[in-house]
Amino acid sequence: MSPNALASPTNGHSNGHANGHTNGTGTNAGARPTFIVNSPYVEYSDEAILSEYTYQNTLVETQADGTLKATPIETVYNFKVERKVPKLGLMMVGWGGNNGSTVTAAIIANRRHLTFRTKFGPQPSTYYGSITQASTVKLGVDKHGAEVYVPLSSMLPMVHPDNMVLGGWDISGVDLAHAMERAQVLEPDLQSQVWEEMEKLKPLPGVYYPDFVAANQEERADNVLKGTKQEHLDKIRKDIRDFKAANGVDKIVVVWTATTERYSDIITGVNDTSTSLLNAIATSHSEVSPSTLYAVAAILEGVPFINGAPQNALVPGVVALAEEKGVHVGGDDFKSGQTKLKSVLVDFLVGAGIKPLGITSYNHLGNNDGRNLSAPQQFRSKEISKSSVVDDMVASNSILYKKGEHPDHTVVIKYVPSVSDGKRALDEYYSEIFMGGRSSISIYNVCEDSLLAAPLILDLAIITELMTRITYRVPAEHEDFRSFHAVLSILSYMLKAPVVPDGTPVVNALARQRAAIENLLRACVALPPNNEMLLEHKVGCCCRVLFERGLTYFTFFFNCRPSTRRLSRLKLNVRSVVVG
Ligand SMILES: NC(=O)c1ccc[n+]([C@@H]2O[C@H](COP(=O)([O-])OP(=O)(O)OC[C@H]3O[C@@H](n4cnc5c(N)ncnc54)[C@H](O)[C@@H]3O)[C@@H](O)[C@H]2O)c1
Ligand SMILES: O=P([O-])([O-])O[C@@H]1[C@@H](O)[C@H](O)[C@@H](O)[C@H](O)[C@@H]1O
Repeated sequence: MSPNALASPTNGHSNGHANGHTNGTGTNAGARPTFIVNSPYVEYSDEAILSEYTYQNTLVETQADGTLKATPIETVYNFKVERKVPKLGLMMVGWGGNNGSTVTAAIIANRRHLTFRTKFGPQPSTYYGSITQASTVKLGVDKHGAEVYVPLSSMLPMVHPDNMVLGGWDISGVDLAHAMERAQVLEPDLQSQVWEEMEKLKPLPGVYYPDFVAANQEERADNVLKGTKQEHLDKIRKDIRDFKAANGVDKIVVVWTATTERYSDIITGVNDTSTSLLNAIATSHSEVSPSTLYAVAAILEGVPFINGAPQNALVPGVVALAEEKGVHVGGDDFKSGQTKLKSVLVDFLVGAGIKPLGITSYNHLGNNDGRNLSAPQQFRSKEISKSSVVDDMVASNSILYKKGEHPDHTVVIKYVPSVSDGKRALDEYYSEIFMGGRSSISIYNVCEDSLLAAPLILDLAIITELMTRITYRVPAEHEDFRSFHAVLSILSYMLKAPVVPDGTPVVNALARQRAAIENLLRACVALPPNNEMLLEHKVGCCCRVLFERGLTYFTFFFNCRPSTRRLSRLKLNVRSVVVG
């Protein structure tokens, strides 16, 4: 095992779910699945899960007189999910940083089920903050109508972080134990328990172009590659191949958790197409950033690349290359704390018909990320990603906002070394309410940067890997199964400024982003979206439906215009209706 890798255990965890449960569609040989879907529209084989899913939408057309015509539309999809969960390598760019060292120590601790001393008493290791490891989804209701929840990770076969093999690059040559100590994130007792294993881990030399990061980063750059950009590209590609061979991993995902760079200028003939970008690297063009170069290396090795920082690593040439090679990419900027809350609060306010007039987001932090962000160009990258997060919610409500109208949105970030990684976020949401009133919601939020970002790194890797095992077809249009679009917009829940395929709406509202993940997982096992209507508890007076085997009809009278009264028959798994 190379010193540049944290190996997965050989202690019998098959393909994840060391915590006892397995996928509803089980991949662990002999393990009892959490659930099986009882439907003629899903088929389980040893190799794959095949589903038929009717995707419903509503087509809205504007009529000549300006009224809208809404037409329900349906498209039948088949989804195929490969059930074999691979041995996954997670290679991080910036492995020796606060996030990289924190996620590495956390995997060691969880894998060994470590408990460590804190001032609050003994603390078991957890993956809290990860939606794949610590969140649940509503599977359905039992025969009494009570809701039944299952781990999100049980919806489809997924990689378990305990089984990941970790590695990566850093321009700082510090080993992972000293990087963990430098980060000042984890409890000393935990650090001491994982120190020996962490000390063996050494980041591979990184690609360092000073022009893209703050000058104050120079002092840590003692582990950098020499030579031309083409030689850097070739070396990073070789690193990926060597990592795969040395660790026997089936797949790799590369996640950028390195320092925030300035934006790259988009220049015709340099980074606007895949050809121009490859040529720009071959000629060491100054405008090719390290993050873009790592992305190109990953894509050329068939490895997905996810950008956890705000800069435009995914320049048009990268996206074009990813599409040509059929390799997934995603980004930008982990949505971990202050912005994550903003994507909930603004959704609540606008959805409640309350008009945010001013959103003022200030934060100070004392880690190296904050130090780098104290430079104007690097701050600008972060300001952009932190500011765009409300655009979709504002645009959704033309009652509150005229076209092009926006709240005053201010982002301030200050570097205050004394608070280290414990970022303080202070926000004011100043809104117009009923009859010209004003509301001010002020928030003080100690959002620990790395303890909130580390679980996102896991989820980004796990969901990205899962997406490489899901293919689809639309039988009415094509027979062959195809991969999802190279740009993974499904990752937006974990990202401040989601990169989406051309022409795709950008969704930032957190609840909608999470629903997209849940409903895709459900569609892959032919389950309908959770519609939250709880109709069975609402119809009639105290009417309650007992869901038992067998078929009967449960009819609804839709209260439509008399001329179009319709009686719609639905076939449901109900035996009887009990009028309570
Ligand atoms: N909550 C969060 O921590 C959070 C949220 C969103 C985004 N981010 C972003 O994640 C990134 C990492 O955050 P962090 O707190 O771990 O920062 P950090 O400064 O502690 O770690 C970044 C690491 O990347 C290394 N590095 C820099 N350039 C490199 C290169 N070209 N190749 C390889 N390594 C390189 C640095 O030496 C450093 O060790 C930052 O860009 C930050 O803006 C963090
Ligand atoms: O996700 P979030 O907490 O809004 O954003 C954070 C910023 O507030 C912080 O200044 C920055 O250092 C982190 O990298 C992260 O981007």
